[in-house]
Amino acid sequence: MTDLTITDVRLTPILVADPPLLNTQGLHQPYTPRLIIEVVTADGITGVGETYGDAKYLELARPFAERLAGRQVSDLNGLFTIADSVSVDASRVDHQVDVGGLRGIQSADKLRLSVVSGFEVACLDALGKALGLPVHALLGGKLRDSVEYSAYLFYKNAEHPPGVPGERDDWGAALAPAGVVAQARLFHERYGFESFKLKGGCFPPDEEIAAVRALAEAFPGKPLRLDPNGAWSVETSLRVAAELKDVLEYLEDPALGTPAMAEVAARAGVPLATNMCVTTFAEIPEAFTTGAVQVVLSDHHYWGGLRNTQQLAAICRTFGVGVSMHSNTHLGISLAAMTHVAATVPNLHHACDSHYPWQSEDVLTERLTFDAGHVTVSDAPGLGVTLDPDKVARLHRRWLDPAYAHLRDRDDGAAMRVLDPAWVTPAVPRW
Ligand SMILES: O=C([O-])C(=O)C[C@H](O)[C@@H](O)C(=O)[O-]
Ligand SMILES: [Mg+2]
Repeated sequence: MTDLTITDVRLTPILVADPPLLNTQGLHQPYTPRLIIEVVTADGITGVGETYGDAKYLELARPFAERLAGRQVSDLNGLFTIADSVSVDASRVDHQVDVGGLRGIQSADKLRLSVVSGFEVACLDALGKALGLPVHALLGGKLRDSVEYSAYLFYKNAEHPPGVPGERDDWGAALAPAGVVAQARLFHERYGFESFKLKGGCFPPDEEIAAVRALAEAFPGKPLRLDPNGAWSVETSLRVAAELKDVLEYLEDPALGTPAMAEVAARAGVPLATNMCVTTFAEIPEAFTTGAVQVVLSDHHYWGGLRNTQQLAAICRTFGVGVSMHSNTHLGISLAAMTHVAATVPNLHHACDSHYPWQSEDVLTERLTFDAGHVTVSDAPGLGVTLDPDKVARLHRRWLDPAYAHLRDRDDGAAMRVLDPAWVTPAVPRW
């Protein structure tokens, strides 16, 4: 009989290369923090998980890990009990939109759930390996053999600011419609993506409308999305919707907050998606009863794991609200986890977001691949990925290096101020 007792938990914070991508708050840092979680059983089976790596998550993950030892990897419900026992420092909770991540307001519960998710994935990976079952089987079984992802287009500088150490990339700059279309073509050529999302909120709306129009011309009939992360007023959102409704699959978080989204949704004539106003179960009733959103972008990291993602999808189904998937910067462990859970969600009718193509570094022995924009659902035991200890160690050494210590917390505004010392995170609505 397999012994599922957890005997060791390893937490390894790392810094991962990230290109100079723009969003409404600023610029991506050259390196972004992630946390790699390893859960080891009495039989020597190791399960891996991944989540945010900023200090506010590490300070919860450490006591969480201590409380995990001696429990069973199969005790997934118990993870939430442990989370409730970990106290969140009041200074970490400001109920403001995060300075790096743009995934709604920061609450104590969301911080806890973001930590639970990494441990849940690690436990599922270990459990799957112990039982010889893929993670999707532990979630009830896959409904599809592959999961479709969309190209996640960003306005982008060619390089990180002068004097800032960072990895070079071969994507080039994208600061106007021609650059955005060139980037989309590269995404299509390299990965076969057939649907395209542009991260907006960076330039005046007319410029972003022009970029989406150019995409529509270059990729006729392909699903397009625009996501300004709540940077627009209701009036601006309605104007953009009127200009683009013939080509948009959905408009993502045009305005900030459920009441503003509800006002836009009532008159936009195009579905609204969100990963900002519905980010917790508590935010669902107001958003769904006011018709504020038509598609919820789930994200197992901050919803509290793969099983909570399934619960979210079931609630969306009940209310006739669509579901798809949001992504922040992540590595292959999370892409594998996203793919397993996405494979089990019946009402997944939109391609999922993933930052993975932007990440030139990973901690796996073998990168996951996109084929015609799809990731194959692995049937190997657990997640079906293998951690490369040398890669983990290298990225951890970077995290330990005092020269990079200022990057241990993601802060897109701070990264932008290196380029433009006068930069302040724009007040919302920005336009
Ligand atoms: O869909 C979204 O809102 C995001 O993916 C938020 C991210 O933080 C993205 O804007 C980024 O990484 O700059
Ligand atoms: Mg979004």
